[in-house]
Amino acid sequence: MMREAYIRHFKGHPGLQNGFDPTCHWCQISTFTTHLTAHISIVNRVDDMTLPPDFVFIQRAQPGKDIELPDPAFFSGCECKKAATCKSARCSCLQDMTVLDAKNADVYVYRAEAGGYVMRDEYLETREPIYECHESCVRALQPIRKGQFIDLYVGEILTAAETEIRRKHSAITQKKDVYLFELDKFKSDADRDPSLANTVFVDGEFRSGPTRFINHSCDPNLRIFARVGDHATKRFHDLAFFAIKDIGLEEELTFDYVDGEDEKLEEEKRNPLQKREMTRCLCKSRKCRGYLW
Ligand SMILES: C[S@@+](CC[C@H](N)C(=O)[O-])C[C@H]1O[C@@H](n2cnc3c(N)ncnc32)[C@H](O)[C@@H]1O
Repeated sequence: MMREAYIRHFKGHPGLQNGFDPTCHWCQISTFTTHLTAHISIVNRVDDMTLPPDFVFIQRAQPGKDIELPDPAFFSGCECKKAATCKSARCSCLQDMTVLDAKNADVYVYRAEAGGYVMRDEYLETREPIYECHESCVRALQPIRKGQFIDLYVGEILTAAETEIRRKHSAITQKKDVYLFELDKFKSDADRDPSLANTVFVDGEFRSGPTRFINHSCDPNLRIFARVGDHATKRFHDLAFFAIKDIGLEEELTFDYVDGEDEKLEEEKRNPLQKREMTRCLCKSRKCRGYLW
């Protein structure tokens, strides 16, 4: 199957007039704006399976039913010009963020390194959101350095009501949640902006980018951070993957699916009835908790 699919793609989809097949996963990825600079391959070294045929690669979030994404024309932006000189004390885009370095000085969330910017160690330890008005954050070069930006988790943006309908009708019922992320990082700001109480979800099951295929590890090398580029986008904040370790060539990228909810998992493991229903974790790390959920 895999072999047939890639031969079809690399022979230019014989039979199609322009050679582009919108249902082909390689063709979908080839439309990414980063296709030539950050090439993505799809490789299966285990068996001959292809990706789910109804899955579509997308590069940016897509609004689902009843969702209207903010219009960039109304973004207020800020007065700073460069990421390197953007400091929270002076820039309105970072007004909610406090990043202190070892000397207690107010610093930008990234520091410059040869080859680009990496997130500062002290910030990587937090679960704090990232506010940034610049698109100049780190793009993955290989090998990946600790603190480096990897990619966003994108998908269809859904209302809570639509998410519940999808959960109910899901063919994978309990596992549906693995593809769903609630964009609730700024919910606590709802007293200042009531629209933030009405959180939306990202569903990456059917439409998403390459990060949708990242597996879980109990000792991961990536972590997800909430990220906003304009205060107007808080309700639709990005989910940005950053490396929390140096990652070697060919090393698998992983994140912790139950980051911060380990106690709930341990409690479920203690209940024999619940334990029987749980999914075994195959991460093979020395810190493995034994189960995914
Ligand atoms: C978001 S998908 C990750 C990509 C998936 N491996 C695939 O081929 O589509 C999540 C699913 O991958 C599997 N998975 C990911 N990490 C795992 C792990 N550490 N142990 C066991 N299964 C895992 C589980 O079946 C889980 O429901």
